Amino acid sequence: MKYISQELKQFSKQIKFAVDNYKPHGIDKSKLSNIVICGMGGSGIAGRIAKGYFNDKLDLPVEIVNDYVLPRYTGPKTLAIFCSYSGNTEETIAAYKIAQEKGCQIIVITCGGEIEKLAQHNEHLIYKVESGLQPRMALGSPLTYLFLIFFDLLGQYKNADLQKIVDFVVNSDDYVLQTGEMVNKYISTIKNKYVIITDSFFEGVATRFAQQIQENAKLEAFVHVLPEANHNAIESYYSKPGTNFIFLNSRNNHRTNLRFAFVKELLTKFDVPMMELLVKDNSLNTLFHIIYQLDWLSLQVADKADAVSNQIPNINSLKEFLSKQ
Ligand SMILES: O=P(O)(O)OC[C@H]1O[C@H](O)[C@H](O)[C@@H](O)[C@@H]1O
Repeated sequence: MKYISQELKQFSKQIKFAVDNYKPHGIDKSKLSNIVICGMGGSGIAGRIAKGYFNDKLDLPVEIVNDYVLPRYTGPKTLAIFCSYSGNTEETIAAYKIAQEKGCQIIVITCGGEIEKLAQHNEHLIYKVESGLQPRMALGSPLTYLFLIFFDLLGQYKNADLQKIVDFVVNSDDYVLQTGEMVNKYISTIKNKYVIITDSFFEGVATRFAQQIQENAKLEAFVHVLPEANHNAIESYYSKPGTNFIFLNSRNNHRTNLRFAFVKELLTKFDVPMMELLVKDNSLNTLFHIIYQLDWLSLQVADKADAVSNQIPNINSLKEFLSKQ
């Protein structure tokens, strides 16, 4: 792989870093009425992934904020968690300032920047991440911190489980091999588009993959969540040269399983390239593995598409434009 594969190989190290550096936050869940997780891009996605996993485990509403503003209902009974790798992303900083004004309980996950300075000044809890990577290649630590924060709220201490994931994920060559096979088998054309059909449990994971395809491979990628996408997007499933479909089903719901099966048959009829990801179970282990596997796949696709995966010129020029306004 040409570009950022070395960074991706650090995924297990990033998980370990968070496990080793995590300290219980001491926030009492009974004093909270909601949680918001704020962040953009490769940092913001950690919140969406955690939300899918904890949806049936935590009895508090969780909202993901990928914006400058917080929902009106937020206040002193809100736990507001801010994820920004650089600590300098303007949307996340703006949302942090609002949370501070509204008296929310605040946690920051970052490796530095302005948000760290603000959090230090305001004496908010900071979970530190190791610096030196592009934010989207540093997901391991913020994601792990978020899971630990949530487990902590539930009174469960899962550090040992996460440590096991580190040990397992460490054999990254295995993933290169597996995803290499996937690419050769299913992804024949170079300039293609990706549609990931998923369910609410894996919506964040599917969105992560779509974002990695967009940023690394510079290709179009869309997420269709079932059952909702069966009420609209399904009408666009005809023979489409250049579109690859990927199925990611947690198998949590019998009726949704039937929908996946129907869509699969529909696409087979039109001879559309598709790939069904094997989901062993809904454990933490499986979740982290799928994220890692799909990250590798995005790099393989980037190579096939001849894309320079470590450069993001459009994002950089947008930031430059905004900095002058
Ligand atoms: O994590 P942060 O430093 O806040 O960055 C958030 C996002 O900013 C930019 O747009 C990057 O290109 C994204 O890859 C990144 O995820």
